[in-house]
Amino acid sequence: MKIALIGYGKMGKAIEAIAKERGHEIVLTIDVNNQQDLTVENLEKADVAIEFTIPSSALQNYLLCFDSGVPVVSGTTGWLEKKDEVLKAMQQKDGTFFYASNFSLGVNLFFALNKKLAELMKNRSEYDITMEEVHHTQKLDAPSGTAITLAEDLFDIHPGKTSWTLESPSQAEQMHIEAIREGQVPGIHRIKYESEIDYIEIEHSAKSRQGFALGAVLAAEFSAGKKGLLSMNDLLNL
Ligand SMILES: NC(=O)C1=CN([C@@H]2O[C@H](COP(=O)(O)OP(=O)(O)OC[C@H]3O[C@@H](n4cnc5c(N)ncnc54)[C@H](O)[C@@H]3O)[C@@H](O)[C@H]2O)C=CC1
Ligand SMILES: O=C(O)C1=N[C@H](C(=O)O)C[C@H](O)C1
Repeated sequence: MKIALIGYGKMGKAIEAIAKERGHEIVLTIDVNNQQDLTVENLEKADVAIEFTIPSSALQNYLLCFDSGVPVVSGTTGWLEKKDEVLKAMQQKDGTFFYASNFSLGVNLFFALNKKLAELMKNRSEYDITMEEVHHTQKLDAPSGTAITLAEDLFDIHPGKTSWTLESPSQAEQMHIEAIREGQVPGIHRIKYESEIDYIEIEHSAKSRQGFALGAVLAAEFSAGKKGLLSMNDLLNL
């Protein structure tokens, strides 16, 4: 495939390496130093765009991709308050948008484990639930997009929690998320159910960005010839 990279930071570089290993061609690389090159004309040279930038840039990048008719695979987090605007634009332009807060197979298995544990624990009110996420010190958003996905999936199943907070919970229905920023940590997520008697904890820890990058490239390959909103559930059939 011909790939346009929008965002050439830690993830853009990791994705470039895996894409080339899998025989793909990078036809456009965009970052803040050459944003003027991000045009519909240039995007049309690509079969797919892979976008990993910052929360404040994602929307404009998606809109340009929809205008170009090029499928966009994005992992950028921290923009979900604009989700309705993104989906409306995608529908109006008959676009293709593959979004995942986390592209790694391991985390998507962890998403499934989180839902199964929430089902097991939904009537065990003696256990309180907390979450922790740990990332490198360059991360701009908190909590992580992965943590928000885990929390929202849990709220859909477990009646005891309905919202999350980074602060100390003021109500029993609030779930505390501890967002820790430390060194160069690629990404750790923990969910703990604790009672007076014991606690049960599940954890996913990324050893590098390889899992995220491989998942994004597989998502790009999967998106070819498809329309609409796509997710890791479509790719992995979990
Ligand atoms: N969904 C997933 O599996 C994963 C998602 N992420 C998310 O991806 C995003 C990027 O992560 P990293 O690559 O680690 O960050 P990074 O800071 O290393 O790279 C982001 C790059 O985007 C560039 N950028 C900013 N605005 C831009 C614009 N308008 N057009 C083009 N480039 C622009 C920055 O200059 C920077 O080089 C974050 O939101 C992070 O949460 C990160 C890892 C995995
Ligand atoms: O910023 C990161 O690095 C990561 N961000 C994503 C998130 O916000 O969930 C995915 C992964 O945890 C790494």
